[in-house]
Amino acid sequence: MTATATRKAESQTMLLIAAEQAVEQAERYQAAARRAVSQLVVRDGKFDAACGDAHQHGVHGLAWIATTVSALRATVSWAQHLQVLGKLGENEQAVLIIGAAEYLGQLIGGVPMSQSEFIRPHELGIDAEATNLRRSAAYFLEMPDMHVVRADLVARLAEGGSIDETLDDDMLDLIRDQFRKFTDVHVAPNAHRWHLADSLIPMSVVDALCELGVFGICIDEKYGGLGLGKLAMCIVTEELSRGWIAAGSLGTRSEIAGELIATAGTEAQKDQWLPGIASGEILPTAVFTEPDTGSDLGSLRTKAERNEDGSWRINGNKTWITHAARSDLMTLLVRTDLKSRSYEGLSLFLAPKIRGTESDPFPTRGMRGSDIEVLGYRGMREYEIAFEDFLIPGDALLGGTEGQGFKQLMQTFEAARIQTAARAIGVARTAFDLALRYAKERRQFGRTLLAFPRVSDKLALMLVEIVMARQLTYFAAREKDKGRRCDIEAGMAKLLAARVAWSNADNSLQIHGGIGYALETEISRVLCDARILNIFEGAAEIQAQVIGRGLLSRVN
Ligand SMILES: Cc1cc2nc3c(=O)[nH]c(=O)nc-3n(C[C@H](O)[C@H](O)[C@H](O)COP(=O)(O)OP(=O)(O)OC[C@H]3O[C@@H](n4cnc5c(N)ncnc54)[C@H](O)[C@@H]3O)c2cc1C
Repeated sequence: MTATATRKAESQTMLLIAAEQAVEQAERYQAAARRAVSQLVVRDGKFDAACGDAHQHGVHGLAWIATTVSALRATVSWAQHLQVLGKLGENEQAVLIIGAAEYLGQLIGGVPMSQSEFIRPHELGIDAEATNLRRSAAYFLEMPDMHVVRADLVARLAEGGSIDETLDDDMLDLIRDQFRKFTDVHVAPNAHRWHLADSLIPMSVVDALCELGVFGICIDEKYGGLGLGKLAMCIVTEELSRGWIAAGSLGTRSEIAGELIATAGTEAQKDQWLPGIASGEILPTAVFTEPDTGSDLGSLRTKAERNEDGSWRINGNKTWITHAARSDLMTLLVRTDLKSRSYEGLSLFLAPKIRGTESDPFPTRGMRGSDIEVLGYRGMREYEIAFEDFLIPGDALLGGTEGQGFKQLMQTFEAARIQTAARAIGVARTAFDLALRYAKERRQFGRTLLAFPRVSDKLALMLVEIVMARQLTYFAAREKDKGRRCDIEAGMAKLLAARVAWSNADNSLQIHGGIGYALETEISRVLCDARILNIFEGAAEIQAQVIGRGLLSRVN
């Protein structure tokens, strides 16, 4: 080994030792935050819902602290793994340095929970732990010339450099390349035109995705699926969403229906539906939200009553139902116990419907619908739906048991949130790619925008947060693939990735200046697409609630 190579190896090792020490201290800081919030909201060893509501800032603050620490941990593990593979290059080291400095700095100074809300150590009475963390994180927080690290990283990327994305798995790397090419050829060049025309994503794209197996990635091979795991799903979803969020979201409803049926369906229901869902012949739609019931799904009112012949009669209104017209199967959450007002009276149905057309979107008897004009997330359309004596067969009750609907749905949230996190990362990447390209081309004051630190600083953080959110998402996906419970981790991945998608889109538009605000410019679409990610699949506040409550209920 030459003297230079030896010095490089030593500095890599020092970096990883410093990162490990800092993240361990950050984990202690998180434990202190948990103890502090626990005193406010845990009564007789249990999370007390009323106290939880009164101290929501603290509970959600804990969720954000834990999410920040988990993202740090996942990023440090990524860097350690790259070092073992001999692939921890200067770009990857810069990502670790910038990301660690930023997230450790946030833990000490205040973690953003939204644009205007922060959780700060003094609010939880953990200033002493923050001081300890500052000491342990000095390597990052006191690094001289951090602005040079950021500028150099961006300069290398502008010259064609990249971040190592190796998954250490030939098949997954192959899948990513395949979907990257597909997206570059068939999706990305057309997405903005389809968005502006507010058209449904063409069936030719749906058919091509069927051929590629997108709708059956996680469905068992026994039913014609690919039988791959959630990590594969993340890779495919991120690549497609990079082209257009609609392309990455086409599989979402198949993932939800597939997971519901695989985990809770009867054998007959699995045989009836899974092969068609896997092949893409059957396009499902997820029918949960109602005009008066969004986050508080447990109180929904659409009712299902049994007819004498065993079939079910549905009456009520649903809203925001994505891809409802061009679908063949509804996973429909309704109230079967009409006396109950809580989640316990809800059941899920696998309700068949006739696929609609442009001229007749809802041809099925007992069902009417109209589409809602939206800012972004176009290509599948969202609909309000009214059910009036809509009939579904007796054997359509998921699992054949009433009153299990809410619980069954909760069980699929892990997979759905991991998938949504991957969609967000795809969107965040497009925002970054567009910003980098524009900053290289646009000149002001005799220089490219890239030459200004305030521009390259934004770009550096955009890229770093993509990597951190991705590593957190991969962690959740791997846990799920190992068969471990990962509701908290999946929620964290979704929470962070949605924030990153939005901040990247916003920063990218800022870098574009005025032209970014023009409808003709792609970033205007990406901004609108990014905004939804903090609302659906559990609004950010609901996600923080679930994570906070989960952490406080977990026995350590
Ligand atoms: C484009 C789009 C596509 C969608 N697709 C589907 C679909 O296919 N199927 C489907 O069933 N639904 C779908 N939805 C609905 C989506 O899941 C809901 O919008 C979401 O669950 C939030 O419900 P809500 O809109 O009723 O907001 P509300 O529940 O009324 O909440 C409004 C806001 O209040 C705050 N808030 C709510 N509760 C709390 C709390 N406990 N603590 C603190 N703050 C809180 C949050 O900031 C939240 O964003 C879609 C929505 C959109 C916009």
